[in-house]
Amino acid sequence: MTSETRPQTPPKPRRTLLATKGLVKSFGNFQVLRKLDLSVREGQVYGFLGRNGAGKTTTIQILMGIQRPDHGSIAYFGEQRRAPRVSDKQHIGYVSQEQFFYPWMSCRNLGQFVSRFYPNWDMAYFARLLDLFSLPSKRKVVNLSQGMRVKLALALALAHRPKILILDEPTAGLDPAARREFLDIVNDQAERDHRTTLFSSHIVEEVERIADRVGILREGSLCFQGSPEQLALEVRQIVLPDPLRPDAAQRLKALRRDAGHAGFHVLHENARNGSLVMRAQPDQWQQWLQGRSETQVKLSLEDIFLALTVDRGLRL
Ligand SMILES: Nc1ncnc2c1ncn2[C@@H]1O[C@H](COP(=O)(O)OP(=O)(O)OP(=O)(O)O)[C@@H](O)[C@H]1O
Repeated sequence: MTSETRPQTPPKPRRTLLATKGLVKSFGNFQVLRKLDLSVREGQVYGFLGRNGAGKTTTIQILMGIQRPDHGSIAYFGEQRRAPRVSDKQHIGYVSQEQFFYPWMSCRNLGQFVSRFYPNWDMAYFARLLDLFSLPSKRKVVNLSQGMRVKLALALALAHRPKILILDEPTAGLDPAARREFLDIVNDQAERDHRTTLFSSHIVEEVERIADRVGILREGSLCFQGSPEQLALEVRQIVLPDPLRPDAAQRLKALRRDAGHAGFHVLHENARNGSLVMRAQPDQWQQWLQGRSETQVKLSLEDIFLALTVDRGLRL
């Protein structure tokens, strides 16, 4: 049998390593998470996007067992739980938003200290990571810059070869060069070691650089979860053919009405340039666009993120 006649085996579906179901969390009367369903599959770099205060850290702290959800459950490596067990956490590498280390320890001492918590800790690998990240192993934490501390946190999170790496806005406080360097390291890790990564950020450009799956958090649940390509097929901007004609406002209104009838969700309207940003399934778009004279404008991931998460006053 030649390779052409050999029956093709379908690609193996990727295992879901982490999934939340119906997570609810309130602080007093303020409900931060409202039935959050999120899933991260093996080998993916998942960009967890949300505006300031959307609930990213709360979600990650629940995943790490630092906070308890009011309702809902989490599946760690296929096992349903209310909170992670120590054995689950031993397979998770976690870098929090802020790093708290004993300042008097050197990088190497800190590695020795943390190693006791992880049966899979690989000291030779940790030494290699320090080298790779240009961290002097004998330098004390107190004498490290912010960028070096974040890289040290990443080395500590990786040295036990976790099944999943969870990064909570790790680049906050880094200058553009340090941020770029950090993202490149995360990207290399993901590519070389197929490291599954959940990466939270409110900076769309960061997520765009490294994520192959995106979850967008709005009002306590995900308003989108899928690939950036799928997102660009769902959310598009259309512009009237001649937006400066005096009847543009009526035509825009008619367009909006048509779109509403066709089941589209209008996210933004800009009367100044005669455009609408709308959301629909790709096949709805295909049908709707047939024979129409409006032009489509490709939106950046940042524009799409803003259209989905900001209600009014934005000019897209
Ligand atoms: N312990 C707490 N008590 C009361 N409110 C809290 C507590 N922790 C978080 N919140 C509130 O919950 C909301 C979500 O906070 P969270 O830190 O999860 O958001 P975030 O998406 O990570 O934001 P950022 O991008 O600014 O870090 C915010 O309004 C925050 O003030």
